[in-house]
Order: sequence, then structure tokens, then C-alpha cells
Amino acid sequence: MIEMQAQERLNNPFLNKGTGFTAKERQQYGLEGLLPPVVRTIEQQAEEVYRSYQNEATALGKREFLMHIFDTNRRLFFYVFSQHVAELLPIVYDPTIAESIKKYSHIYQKPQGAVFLSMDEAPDKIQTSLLAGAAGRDIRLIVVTDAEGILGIGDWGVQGVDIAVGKLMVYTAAAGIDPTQVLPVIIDAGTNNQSLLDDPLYLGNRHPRITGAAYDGYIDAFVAAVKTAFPQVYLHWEDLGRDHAAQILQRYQDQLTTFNDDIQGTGIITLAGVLGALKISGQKLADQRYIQFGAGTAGAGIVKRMYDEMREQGLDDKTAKAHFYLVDKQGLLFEDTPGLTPEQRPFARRRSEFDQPDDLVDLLSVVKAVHPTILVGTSTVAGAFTEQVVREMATHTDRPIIFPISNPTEKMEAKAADLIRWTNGRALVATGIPSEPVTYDGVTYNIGQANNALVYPGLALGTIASTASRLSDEMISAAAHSLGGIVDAAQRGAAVLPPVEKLTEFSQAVAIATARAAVKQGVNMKPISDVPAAVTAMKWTPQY
Ligand SMILES: NC(=O)c1ccc[n+]([C@@H]2O[C@H](COP(=O)([O-])OP(=O)(O)OC[C@H]3O[C@@H](n4cnc5c(N)ncnc54)[C@H](O)[C@@H]3O)[C@@H](O)[C@H]2O)c1
Ligand SMILES: O=C(O)C[C@H](O)C(=O)O
Ligand SMILES: [Mn+2]
Repeated sequence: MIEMQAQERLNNPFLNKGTGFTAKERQQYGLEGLLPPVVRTIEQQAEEVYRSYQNEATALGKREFLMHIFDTNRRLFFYVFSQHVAELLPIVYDPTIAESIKKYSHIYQKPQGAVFLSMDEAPDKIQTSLLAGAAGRDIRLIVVTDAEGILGIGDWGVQGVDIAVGKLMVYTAAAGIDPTQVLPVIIDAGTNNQSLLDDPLYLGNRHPRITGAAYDGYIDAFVAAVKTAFPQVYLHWEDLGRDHAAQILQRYQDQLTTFNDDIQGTGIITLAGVLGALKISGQKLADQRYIQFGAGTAGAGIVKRMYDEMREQGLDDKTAKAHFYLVDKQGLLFEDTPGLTPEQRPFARRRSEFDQPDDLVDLLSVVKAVHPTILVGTSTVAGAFTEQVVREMATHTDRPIIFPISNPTEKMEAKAADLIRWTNGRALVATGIPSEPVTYDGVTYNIGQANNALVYPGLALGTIASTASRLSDEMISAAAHSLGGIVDAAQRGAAVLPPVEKLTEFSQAVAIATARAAVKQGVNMKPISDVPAAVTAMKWTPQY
């Protein structure tokens, strides 16, 4: 019997230390003879892991190797990840995660602690599966996806589970969220991706997506089960389809502590980037003209956050709205444009505002007509910010703020180096995936990463640490401001956002700002006298 328990310990990623078990522990847990004799410290193990990682030739190979460590020894995985956060982020997370999602069924090895909820099964099984996944752990954070809109690569069915696992890995590495308190969940509603439906190895439900009342009912059952199983949970929605994301957030945001990363996380990081850019250019938000190219889940979420910021700065509704121009597949969105989403409608323009409204069907024409000072891309259209568009924009503004933030790499609206070159170094740029610094005319420009990963970890840490019963707009606004202020505007070529190397430090700042806002607003369920102490007390560190 003792050998069985010992093997269980070695096979449990939360308990396993591998060669890190000391002689005393080996004796205590019946592990003698089950490991090589040498005992290593976590530092030594981490060096080994990092060395082997470097020997892998491809990004996906590196990711696979690290996920093997994740599956066998979670403390060691997070020790290595935290040590090399800027280097490893694009490997374990975006953009390499996109490749891993596309190949999931072909390279599958382990469920990685995720809960797979199949809509082909009765909703009354949801809670049983959630509790089985938790295995007695006190779950405080769930990332759930249905994978209808993974990054900018579309519908990936059950294979999208990686994004839930990946987002949670960033939570721990960036903000110290305890990995024993998290649960990744995929809702398999089917897929409309024909290549998956045709793939004999596909691991998900082989039918088109279930939509309408059946989908809504299942989501209702899911949220109810989550609330019952884990009453204190913070529920994070990721990469849902455009028709569901905003609607689901609206339906549940007053029922529990819940967050849509693509709407709210992206809104926060983009506002923070714009505030950073304005700090550098010495301008005011209220003086900007803003084009959102691709006004879907993320685009409309960003516009809403920018608008809310303008309202907070004292602008009335009409004045604030007048700053925004939304461009989607149909071109500039007008009040009479067919197919407007509820989130686009409030920002649709009147045709009478323009001389030739019918011409405003492509980005270049809109840029010519509007003379934007800010251009943000969440369209998934690679290369949409062409040289012509960018040069036209830069003719009418001294420091154009241009954020091509569609992911992954192959979906970016422009490359940072091109934007710097086409504007002779005047553009203030951020991209969704990491970009190398750009040297132009003797100046090195650091490129900020406008990715919600820079903010959602701190936001959740602050929310959970403050025992907030809701995630309020005030908390979201505080998070955006806490990041926007970190920019060193005095330095030439400064990035509009803080560097990913400092992710753990500024996640702490975001957490404190968020928790302070929660306490100020009184949404905390328990009294908090010392906010920074409460945040620090929540933090988990990888050690034996
Ligand atoms: N950097 C970040 O933190 C971050 C966060 C969220 C989303 N994103 C990226 O933003 C992109 C969109 O994600 P989403 O969740 O909003 O998806 P979505 O499907 O909800 O929105 C995409 C929008 O782009 C529009 N679009 C498509 N083709 C277009 C065209 N030719 N011209 C203009 N508009 C067009 C679509 O109609 C849709 O409204 C993805 O690439 C995603 O990776 C980045
Ligand atoms: O996952 C990312 O890299 C950011 C974002 O949530 C996205 O959907 O692109
Ligand atoms: Mn996303």
C-alpha cells in the first residue's frame, strides 16, 4: 500500500518534487528506491530544465518540453517560468500557444488539469465534473472558453482548451495566483471548423456548434454549477464568439465576480497604452480622434473603456462619443449600416457628418476623412495598416498612436518596425505579441506589448485579495491607470507600456490599485485594513 501512495505523490504535479525530495522526505513518504540517489535543490533543477529547454530547436518543441514539466512538477515549472518570464511568455503563451491549439489533437498527451464539459452531455453532469477536476482544492479562479474565437485564428473546438490552461499559467507567473486554486475549463459546444470536423484524429464533439437557447441554457447551468461548487470564485471568460462574449458578461456580471478578458482586459491594457503614449506626446485624451479598426469583441470593449475614461474626465455623453469612429467589415459604421452589434450601435456615425459617406468603405478613405490621432487594430486582418494608410495618418498628426494588436503574429495589422519607418520615428506603437526594439535614425524605440496578459493577472489578484463580490468599472479603471503611469516619458524611444521583464512587479501594482478601488467602493466582503498586506498575503511563490 505504501508504494502505491508513494507513486501517487510522484505522479501528482502539485506534490511532486522529483529529485528535489530530501533524504528525510524520501524516507517519510516511502520514496526510497523510487528516485535516483542524488538530491537536487529547486535552483539546480531549474537550471537543468532551462538548459534542456534551450536545446529544443523549435518554439513548439520548447513549449512541449515545458508543458511536460508543468504536468509532472508544477512548482518547478513556475520557478522556471517566473525566472525567465519575458523569454518564456511567447513560448508558453501567445504566439506559440496558437500553434499548439491548431495541432492539439495530433500532439495530445495529457488533459493538463482541465475540465472538459461536453454540451452533448446533460447539464446536471457539470457540477460533478467541476468537483472532480478540483479534487478537493479550494478553487478561486476559473478560466473558461468555448473556443469559438481563439485569438484571431477562429474556431478551434475542444482544442482551444490550451488557451484556458495558458492564461492560468500567466496568472501564476505574473501575479503569484496559487496554482492549486485555479481550474481551466473548456465548454465543447461543437465546432464550425470544417478542417476539425474532417480530421479523424479530432478529439472534440464532431458536429457544428450548438447555438441559441440550448447554448444559453447550458451557460446558465454552468454558471449556476460554478457558483454552487466554488462560491468565492472569480470567473474569467476567454475567446468566446462575438455573438456571445458581451451578452454573457452582461448577463452574469451582477451575479458573481466575473471578467471577460477580451472585452475588459483588452480595454484596460489599450487604455493604459494610450495613456502612456499621451504622457510621451504631452497630449490630452479629450483632444484625440480615434479609429477602431475591427469593432468586434475586443474592439468594442476597447472603445467602451476609452469612452468611459472620457466620461470620467468630465466629458458629456455626446461629446465623448464624437471622438470615436468604428470601422468593421462594412467600412465606417453608420447608424443605418446593416448588422450592427449592440456594442457598435452607440458609436455609429451619421452619414450627414460627411461629404461623401458612401465612399467610407475602406480604412484609407476613413483615415483621409477623419484624420485620426489614434488607430487601434483588432480586425485579424494582417497588414491592414498599409504604408499608405499610415503615411496618410502621419500627415495630419505629429505623434500618431498606432496599435496593431491582433494576434497571433500572422494576424497583426502592421509590424512595429514598418510603423516606425513609415512615420520617421514619430509613431507611438504597441503590438499584441512581443516586438523587438526598433532602431531608426540612431534612436532605439522600445515597443510596448498591448496584451491583456499584462493586466488580467494583477486585476484578479487584487480582486481576490480584496474579497470583492463584484468586478466593478471603478476597479477596472484603477487597473488601467496604475499601468499607464509607469512609463518613463523622458527617455527617447520609450515604450508606451512597461516592459514584460517587470511583469511581476507591475502586476503587484495593478493588484494593489484594483484592491484599493474595491475597498474604496465598499464591494469587499471582509474588512481590509492594509491593502498591500492583503495582496502580499494572497501571493504564492514556487518553492519546496
Ligand atoms: N492584444 C490583446 O490583448 C488582444 C485581446 C483580445 C483580442 N485581440 C485580438 O483582436 C483580434 C480580434 O479579436 P476579437 O475577440 O475582437 O474577435 P471578433 O471576431 O469578436 O472581432 C473581430 C472583428 O473584426 C472584424 N473584421 C473582420 N474582417 C475585417 C475587415 N476586413 N475589416 C474590418 N474589420 C474586420 C469582424 O467583423 C469583427 O467585428 C484577434 O486577432 C485577437 O487576437 C488582441
Ligand atoms: O491571448 C492573447 O494573446 C490576447 C488576447 O486574449 C487575444 O485573444 O488575442
Ligand atoms: Mn483572448
